[in-house]
Amino acid sequence: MIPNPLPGQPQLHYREESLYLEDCQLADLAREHGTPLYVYSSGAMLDALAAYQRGFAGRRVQICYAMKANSSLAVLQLFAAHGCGFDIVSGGELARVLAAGGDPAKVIFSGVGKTRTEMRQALEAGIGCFNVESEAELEVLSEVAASMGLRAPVSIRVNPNVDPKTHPYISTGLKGNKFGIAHERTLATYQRASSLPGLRVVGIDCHIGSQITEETPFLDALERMLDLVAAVEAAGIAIHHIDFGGGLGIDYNGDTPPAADALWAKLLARLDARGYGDRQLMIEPGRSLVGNAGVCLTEVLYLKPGEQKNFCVVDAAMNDLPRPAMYQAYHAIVPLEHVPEGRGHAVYDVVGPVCESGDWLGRDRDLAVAAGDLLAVLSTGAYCSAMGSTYNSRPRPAEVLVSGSHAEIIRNRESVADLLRNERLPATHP
Ligand SMILES: Cc1ncc(COP(=O)(O)O)c(C=O)c1O
Ligand SMILES: N[C@@H](CCCC[NH3+])C(=O)O
Repeated sequence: MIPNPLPGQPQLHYREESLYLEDCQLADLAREHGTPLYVYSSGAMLDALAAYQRGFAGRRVQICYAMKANSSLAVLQLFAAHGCGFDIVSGGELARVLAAGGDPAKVIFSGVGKTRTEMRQALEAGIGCFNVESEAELEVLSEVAASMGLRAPVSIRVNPNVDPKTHPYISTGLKGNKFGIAHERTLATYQRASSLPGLRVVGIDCHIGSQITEETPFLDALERMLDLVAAVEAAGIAIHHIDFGGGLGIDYNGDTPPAADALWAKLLARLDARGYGDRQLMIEPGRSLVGNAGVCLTEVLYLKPGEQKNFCVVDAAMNDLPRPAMYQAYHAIVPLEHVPEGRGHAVYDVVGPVCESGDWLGRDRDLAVAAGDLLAVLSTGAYCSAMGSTYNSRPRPAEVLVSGSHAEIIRNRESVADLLRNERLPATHP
């Protein structure tokens, strides 16, 4: 029996045995636009944002949406219109923010491998802050900014060596991770930054990982970061803003992360207790703003019973939705429409058409399906379409944004001609 409302996704529910996102019937959208199809709920995104805004009521805070989670222009436009800035990690993401009408002054630039070109583009655009991740990067950024007659605003991203207790691929704040500056090197790095001609120190930053479902790692990282703020300021370098990064998890499969407002009430109480409550704050949430706002719709192509396994072959694959293949991630899979009485159940691996054994969307799922049925893969608003590729020369799916009963295409389905557009056969054929 499928629970109603479905776990994790507040705007998703069955009405007369047909699945709706807000007031839009998903089977209709799948038939109109084809599958695979991503559908996002603007209401769910705004509700998730509102939980953060409640948590920070009365504080000086800039919410910078970590757009790597879902960088559709329409999603960026929605968050920009509700006051968000953006956490970017590439020149491509900067271009998207500008195309979506985002305010460059509210942009922070993270990432361990910013190129000189990207630094120049970001300085030209007038972004709010570079979150610098190494001493070598500091030197290069100073050189680039000075050559433009500018001083780049910088935060140092510190690595607090806190275990976020998440998947190892998405843990970023441990000593063995490539991110940030070891907290023992933080003071020396700030001293170097404040001596460089092309830099202006404005803040401190930390991000310990993603899909974090406990509050302790956030509290530990906060304490460590505040120790560093105290040490850096004692050395005469002012820290104007404190950036706590992102990382709050969502409910994929009965996960119980703290609610954003409850978590922030706790973190802010600690901040107050240590005398930093009136600082300018920044946060960089990604997944918790969009993950449970999206579904990926797919059609069952074939059922393939086997001796050891039954396979349900669908038309979405690891290139469209890579999280299961990459992290063995769980996404619930449910039917879009009423299942006829008497149809048999079986346990299936739900797999895509890509030629890899790792191409699966769900394992050991109890389903009553037939070829031609439509299914929804849930909690796919974050790091799904955004991590998609065209592997096996599969054009990227279309995307739709819904708001109430209004549904609008925000990305056209790519065509095979689109895939061929940037390639050339060499003139000199061997
Ligand atoms: C620097 C930085 N900030 C913010 C985020 C957003 O993380 P999440 O989507 O887990 O909130 C990430 C991704 O983990 C990141 O690398
Ligand atoms: N791509 C990861 C999250 C990465 C976070 C980026 N630092 C996921 O799907 O869970």
